[in-house]
Amino acid sequence: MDHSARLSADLDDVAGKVRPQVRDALAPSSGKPSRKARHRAGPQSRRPAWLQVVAALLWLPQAAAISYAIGGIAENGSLQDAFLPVAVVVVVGCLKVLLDAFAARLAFLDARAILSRKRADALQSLAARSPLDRSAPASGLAASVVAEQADMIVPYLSRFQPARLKSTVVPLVIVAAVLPFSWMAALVLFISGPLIPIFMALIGWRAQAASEKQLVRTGSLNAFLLDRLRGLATIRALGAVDRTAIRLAEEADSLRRRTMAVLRIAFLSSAVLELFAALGVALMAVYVGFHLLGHLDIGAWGGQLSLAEGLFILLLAPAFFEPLRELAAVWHDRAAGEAALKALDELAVKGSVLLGGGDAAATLAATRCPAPSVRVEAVSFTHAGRTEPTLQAISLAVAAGERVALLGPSGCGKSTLIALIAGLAAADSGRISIGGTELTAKTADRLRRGIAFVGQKPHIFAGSVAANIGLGRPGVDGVCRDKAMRTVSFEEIARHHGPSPLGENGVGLSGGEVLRLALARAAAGEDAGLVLADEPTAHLDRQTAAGIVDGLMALSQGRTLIVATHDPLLAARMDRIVDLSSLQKEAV
Ligand SMILES: Nc1ncnc2c1ncn2[C@@H]1O[C@H](COP(=O)(O)OP(=O)(O)OP(=O)(O)O)[C@@H](O)[C@H]1O
Repeated sequence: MDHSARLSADLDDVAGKVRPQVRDALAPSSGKPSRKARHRAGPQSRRPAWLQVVAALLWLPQAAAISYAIGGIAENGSLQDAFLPVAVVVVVGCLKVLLDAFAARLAFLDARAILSRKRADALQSLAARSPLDRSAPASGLAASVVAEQADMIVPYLSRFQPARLKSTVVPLVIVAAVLPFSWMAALVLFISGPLIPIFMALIGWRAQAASEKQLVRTGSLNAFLLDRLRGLATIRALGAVDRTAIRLAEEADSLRRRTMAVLRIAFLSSAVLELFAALGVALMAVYVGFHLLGHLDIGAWGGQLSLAEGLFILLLAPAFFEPLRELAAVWHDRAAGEAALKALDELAVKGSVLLGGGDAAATLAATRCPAPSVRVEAVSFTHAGRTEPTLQAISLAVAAGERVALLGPSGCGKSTLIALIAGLAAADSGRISIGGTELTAKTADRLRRGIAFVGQKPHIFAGSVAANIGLGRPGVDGVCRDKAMRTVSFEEIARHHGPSPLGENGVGLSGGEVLRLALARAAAGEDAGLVLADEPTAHLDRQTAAGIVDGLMALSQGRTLIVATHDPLLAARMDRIVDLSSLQKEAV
């Protein structure tokens, strides 16, 4: 199997650099999330949510002041007594607005901090994933979850969670405030209130399922699109454009249908809520109205409600339903937010990981070890999802500065062994040592700094030749790049291309030129005393292959070289040829 492209040095270097950068860039820079929030997304939103509850409850003194004022005016016919209540309404109203705005801002900042942390976790886990891990999520899906869907957790945490708390606490407090005046009014609220959450929950379960399906669809559409864009040349060459376009249209249509289903459910839940809220307020108005008119003498603990009391109850009725309406308005945030949280948590799941933690400090602290020896002792490895081991008790000793060709039939595990030596996955058993240092999770970052990797299909980033050689590595300056290009005879090609940028995936370079660029990349890493190459001459014509072999020989001057190959001409230039299949047999 050809996974050499995935094992390229570029990827290794980039992964090493990206991990700490991602960690630094995405970790919340200020306003550290609380201890609880580091474990779960939910509890973080509690403090601002409680502040919003308090702000909502400030309506009670306002309503009391308004009813008192109107009751007083109706009774005495004078505006004199109304000044104080009006002042209370204004002051409390200002306080309410300020508190509400402050709490909303706090909730938003907390939610952003959680989003940053979740994103960083997911990206760190993606960056740490071994290139050998077949279960790693598709790039399009991962990009869609991290860049797009993840944002949905902000409204979920900053709007839905406070709204849910409000809808639990505020109605209960209002019922308790109404009860001393009229048990009937409290009963009406008490009965009509729970009907709303019950219907909302019934609808909400369907909304969440629909939203999860929609997220999966969005992710797979992105993955599909990215994959087909990458393979556009193949699709064109094989005349599969129409079929692909039809498939894309089908996928897009399916996404449209699922989005409409989510919207339908969201609208339905709002309609249900509005209906019950309107019925509840109307019922209350009918009761209070008839009671004040003396047509309905029950429900006030044997007495008669005054105008102020009746007004107070009437003013509280809409406030009773308000948090529930607010909850309905943000209801679809819940479905999308929970689905996004789940998707982010799934990305953060550790699969098969690279050895080492991408420790930038350790990487930078690497000391140049020219031409280290390599010892592989009784190494066994079974790929995830396979039952048969790919490597079984393999032992191999490569002396310092030696050049070794690994030969063997396709599928015998040459690329896998190279990947294990590069620390791109951990061996199941056995030991690998480089320059006398055992390759472990602790030493891998440092050791990898001393390894250059040339894959079969190196990844070329869109950008200049210089940027593609340097890959942003500290210490790789112009002088170093020129020297590297001279070593592998890339200067002519670089001159020919000039400063104009290369296209994505090396568009603008021939297959042989891409490989030469990869050799230059490897040569630019001056700390790298060990060169690992995976079938560098595969698919090349004789003349180009001979050029690459020359480049490889020049690159490996004063370094140790292990190359997996089927090419007898390349193998013949090495100091020693090792047949991996015979090593496997010996071990058995
Ligand atoms: N990431 C992977 N997940 C599961 N199985 C894998 C993976 N990579 C390789 N394999 C399997 O492991 C075996 C060895 O593959 P490997 O690529 O190491 O062989 P190879 O000798 O380099 O082959 P080739 O010369 O064709 O490149 C094959 O059977 C392959 O199908």
